[in-house]
Amino acid sequence: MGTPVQSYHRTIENDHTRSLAIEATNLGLTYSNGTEAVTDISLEIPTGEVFGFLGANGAGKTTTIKMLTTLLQPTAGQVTVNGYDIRTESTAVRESIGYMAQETSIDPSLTVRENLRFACRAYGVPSAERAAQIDDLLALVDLSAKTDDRARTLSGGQKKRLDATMALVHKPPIIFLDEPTTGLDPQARTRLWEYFRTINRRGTTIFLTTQYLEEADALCSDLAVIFDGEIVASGAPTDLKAQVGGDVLEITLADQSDTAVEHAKAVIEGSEVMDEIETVQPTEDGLSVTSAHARRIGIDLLVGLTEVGITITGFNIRSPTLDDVFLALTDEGVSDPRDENLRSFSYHTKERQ
Ligand SMILES: Nc1ncnc2c1ncn2[C@@H]1O[C@H](COP(=O)(O)OP(=O)(O)OP(=O)(O)O)[C@@H](O)[C@H]1O
Repeated sequence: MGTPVQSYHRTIENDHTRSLAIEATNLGLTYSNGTEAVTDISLEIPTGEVFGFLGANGAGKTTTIKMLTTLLQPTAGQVTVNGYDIRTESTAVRESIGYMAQETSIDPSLTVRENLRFACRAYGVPSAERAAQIDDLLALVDLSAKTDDRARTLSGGQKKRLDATMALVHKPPIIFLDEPTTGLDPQARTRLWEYFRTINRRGTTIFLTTQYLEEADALCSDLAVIFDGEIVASGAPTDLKAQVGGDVLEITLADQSDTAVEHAKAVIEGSEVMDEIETVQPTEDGLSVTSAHARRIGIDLLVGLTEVGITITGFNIRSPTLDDVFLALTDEGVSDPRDENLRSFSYHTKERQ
């Protein structure tokens, strides 16, 4: 039988003695309608880490997080969270984690403080400690001035911050964040990242799902890329970005015919800076070029193209995205990164049973 957790303080003490916050082995879930949402996922996440679970819509991120938080029973595999088995010690798992779901858990008709009081009651925080804990968390996420405001009057970013604190009232050693910044503007997103960093510095392990490589890069020490229910790559964000080959130059051409795009591609491939370029790929409206020195060589490329009479109508340099990672995982940029022609770096493949 499972080990009962005496109190939320006890849970935290226990965690200090454990080196792995999450350990999943051959985890799988097939929904009752036959959808194989997660297949054979294995993870080892050390205590204190910010771990990123990166994937597109429908990849299986939420299904995985729901298994790790005991909301769904896996159909295959084993998982321990904080050392507790999710099947046989689910109460202990639930008491030792916080979970910020994609859907907000805030009651818009209650004030900010009332929402947090509700969360304290739900998580069994001793009443004598509630007021101090609420004040501390509101200060942490800069919402002290909003304490008595109705939650419905908060901005999108403020609501997300409140939602995150509601998952933290019982001081869990691990917090699960399911796409916490989706729908936020860049400024609100960056601000939320700062709070997550602070929470992590206070000792909380973070398991974060995201569709944004930029977010994983900003926050995570380690990440796994999930595609169609399977982990297809893992490693440090810098390794994944290196796989992409650096930043991405997007060049929009006035003439977007196949011949014109091929001509522009040939000009770039014949240029002096080609040895600093990782890939040159046709896009919908021109070409994309990846290079570790994209910002430096960009102007050279523009000048070179213009000199041979090619008209450029748009030019943009950006950080790589998840799509770029998928593109780089397959030399040809096909949509399924499990296909053949894979590059070797940390690419995981398995035999399907
Ligand atoms: N309750 C369910 N019953 C059947 N299939 C489901 C159920 N929930 C999710 N799925 C399917 O399982 C797969 C994985 O879904 P999941 O929600 O885990 O993906 P996700 O990576 O979290 O996506 P998103 O970024 O859109 O939230 C999808 O094909 C989805 O349609």
